[in-house]
Amino acid sequence: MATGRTHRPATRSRGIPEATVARLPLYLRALTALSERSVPTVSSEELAAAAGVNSAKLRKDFSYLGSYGTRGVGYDVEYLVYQISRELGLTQDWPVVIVGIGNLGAALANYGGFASRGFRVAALIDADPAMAGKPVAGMPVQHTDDLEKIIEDNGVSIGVIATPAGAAQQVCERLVAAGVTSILNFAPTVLSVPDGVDVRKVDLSIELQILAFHEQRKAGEDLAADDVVPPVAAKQPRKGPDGDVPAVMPA
Ligand SMILES: NC(=O)c1ccc[n+]([C@@H]2O[C@H](COP(=O)([O-])OP(=O)(O)OC[C@H]3O[C@@H](n4cnc5c(N)ncnc54)[C@H](O)[C@@H]3O)[C@@H](O)[C@H]2O)c1
Repeated sequence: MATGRTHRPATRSRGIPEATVARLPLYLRALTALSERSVPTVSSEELAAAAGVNSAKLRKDFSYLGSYGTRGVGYDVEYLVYQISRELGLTQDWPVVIVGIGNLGAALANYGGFASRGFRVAALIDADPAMAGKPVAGMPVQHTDDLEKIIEDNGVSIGVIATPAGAAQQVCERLVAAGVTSILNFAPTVLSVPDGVDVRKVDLSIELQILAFHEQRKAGEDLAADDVVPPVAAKQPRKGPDGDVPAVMPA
């Protein structure tokens, strides 16, 4: 779902293309589900279907990891989980801070999926003095005055920004100056960062707009299909939900 791009070249230093890196979490999610069901091996076709990826692409992706599977047996699920986790850097603990503990920040703080994937929420930070000390997801919110100290004390390299758009660039600059080198940005704004800092952007409204585009296109296809009905029926005005407003205005 993340729609942003990183500010690194398209190929990582170890030769794994960025597009492959972006698919590794999809494989990992599918493999973790298989592992939880104690499935020992999986074919490339099965895994590709579970991850929603084309199987030739999957085989190519796994060749970058040096994983080729065994003919007639498939891939060893546990070993692949380990290999992908190692490649993604998930075999170590990543403390993260969330800045902006409003509706979204609090929801993210309460989301158990970060911790279970090795991302420990080390601190919750907000600029509102009234929030300082208040518990959210079992942790006291800390004030932005202490941001630099929090980053340093916890060895944080990943920051999540959930502030209003107008504050995001300034928050980003403070995070980066304090040593954060990866940012997950939920604020609807483009952040500028120096070289060496990765930014991923999540914007659900962009995803909805893309779905709206497809909905509109499907509606257009339905209308085109309607055009092949007998001419008399086709001449009837299309009624809207309240009876007399055309659902689609004539061009
Ligand atoms: N990416 C998405 O899909 C998505 C979805 C929902 C909301 N958003 C965005 O997330 C952001 C937060 O939304 P919300 O509904 O939680 O808003 P909110 O108003 O409930 O919370 C914002 C919080 O940020 C704090 N804040 C403001 N300036 C700050 C600063 N300089 N430093 C630290 N904290 C600061 C405020 O005190 C407040 O607690 C907005 O930018 C919103 O547009 C994105």
